[in-house]
Amino acid sequence: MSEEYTLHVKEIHKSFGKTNVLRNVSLRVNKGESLGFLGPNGAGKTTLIRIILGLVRPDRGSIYLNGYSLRSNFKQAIKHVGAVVENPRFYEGLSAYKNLQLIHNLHPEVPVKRIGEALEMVGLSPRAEDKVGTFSLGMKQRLGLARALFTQPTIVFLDEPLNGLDPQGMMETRKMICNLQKEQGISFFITSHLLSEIEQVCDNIAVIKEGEIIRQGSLEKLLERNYEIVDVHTDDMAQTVPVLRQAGFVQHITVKKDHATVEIDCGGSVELNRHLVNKNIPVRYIVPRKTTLEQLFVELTQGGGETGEGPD
Ligand SMILES: Nc1ncnc2c1ncn2[C@@H]1O[C@H](COP(=O)(O)OP(=O)(O)OP(=O)(O)O)[C@@H](O)[C@H]1O
Repeated sequence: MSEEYTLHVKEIHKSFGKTNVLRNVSLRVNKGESLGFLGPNGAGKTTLIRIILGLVRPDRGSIYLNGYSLRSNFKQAIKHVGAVVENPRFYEGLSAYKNLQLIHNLHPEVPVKRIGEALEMVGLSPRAEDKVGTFSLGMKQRLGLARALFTQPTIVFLDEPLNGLDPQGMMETRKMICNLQKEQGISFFITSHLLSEIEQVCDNIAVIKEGEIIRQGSLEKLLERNYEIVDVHTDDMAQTVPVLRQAGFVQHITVKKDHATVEIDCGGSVELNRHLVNKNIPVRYIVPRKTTLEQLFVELTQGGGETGEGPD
């Protein structure tokens, strides 16, 4: 048993023919935490999700959901698991409520009032009686989430939940995920190519490349650096750049039209400012840059340098 985790994936291997699609994949999701599962196209994300949902058999390894083994106790393991696949489908001629009633028919053990609760959780109560055919893509995504929430899941799998949504729809979905996580303690397992959105929703990330997990951990820790990147803006960049290049504590410099992006030791911006002022450089401002998940992802999956052509 792996009681302490909502999801525990242990040493999963999977091949299709001669192609090794997943190699020794292990992952953990704690109660109420959310995991951003990232990887380039074809890395094995969907295959792993399908294995976790019991749709594909792994060659080796085990999956535990809420402490129950998927292999030896499938019914219990899958009981409190929800999933929304890309572009969920519904009976367009039926209302939102009626669509969920069909799900209730499959799960008669769940009280019928859960239909109303699930619609409420995703903000669709006012449209419960409207035909799904009249819904926007964002509303259909929300209805997909309501369907996933129907069985009172402890974990919900979202495969590209933001695909096709406009900025407003993305913001609403993000808010909803955060609220469900905070207020209901539901864990989310999310794949998305929109890394800035993942960054705002997930506590932890796992990065998969060519079927292997190459990094896993808290987002905060993974984005920690033992150096700082700052943008230096001055009134005279032509004079500034050689001074920066000669400063021993500047590790890397990328020059742009109106500023230079420099890599310095942590806390080195005071020294940098003093150095420039001593050289009579009219400093306008020095702005610290946060490492983004996008930069980290590119570094990990493409093996690129820390700054490459510059972080812009
Ligand atoms: N049923 C299958 N039979 C043969 N090969 C498969 C099968 N399913 C997936 N694959 C292969 O496994 C690899 C991983 O595919 P998968 O769909 O899991 O990747 P992914 O990370 O989800 O990609 P994407 O981000 O593009 O959706 C790919 O090379 C794919 O062609």
